[in-house]
Amino acid sequence: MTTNDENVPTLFEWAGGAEAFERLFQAFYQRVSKDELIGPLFAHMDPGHPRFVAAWLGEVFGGPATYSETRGGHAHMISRHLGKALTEEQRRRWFNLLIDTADEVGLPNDPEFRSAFVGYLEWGTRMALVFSQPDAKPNMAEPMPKWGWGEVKPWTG
Ligand code: HEM
Repeated sequence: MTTNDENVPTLFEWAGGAEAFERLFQAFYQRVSKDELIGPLFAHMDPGHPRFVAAWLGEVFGGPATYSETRGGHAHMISRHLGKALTEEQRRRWFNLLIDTADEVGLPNDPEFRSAFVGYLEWGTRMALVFSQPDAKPNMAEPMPKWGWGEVKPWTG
């Protein structure tokens, strides 16, 4: 397939911009708070947490650098998971609830967007699991990840 990358919107734009990510994470943490397995992990979270994670994902998906500019970027995100010793069961629950919420709030459900979306979530949740372990020594200097469409981009002619 030939595509002109300049015509291809970012994942951030395709999803509906900052407002779409905020809607997603506000609804997600409502589900999380009622979940017996992962709810307790977030019992004392900052009320701004859904907004912070929305800004994170928006930036990763090609939106503005809001998380880097206002929240300490990649190093801060890593630091919030350190020592939490997350389990695979908890990781999978977080992932499953986010996919359910994406359907609930009407995030685009085309195959191209959803494959990129779950690709990032598979990677990101597994990274969170790894660097939450007690003996983990993550590299705090790593840059902010940037995620794109992968091999299948929307057809723009
Ligand atoms: C793609 C995967 C993930 C992303 C993008 C992500 C993103 C974030 C970000 C940006 C923060 C820091 C927010 C801030 O204060 O600025 C955070 C904190 C946190 N995350 Fe994650 N996370 C992911 C996976 C997970 C998973 C799988 C779990 C647990 C099952 C988890 C549990 C937590 C907890 C407990 C905090 C601290 C909340 C608090 O402030 O008390 N995260 N996450």
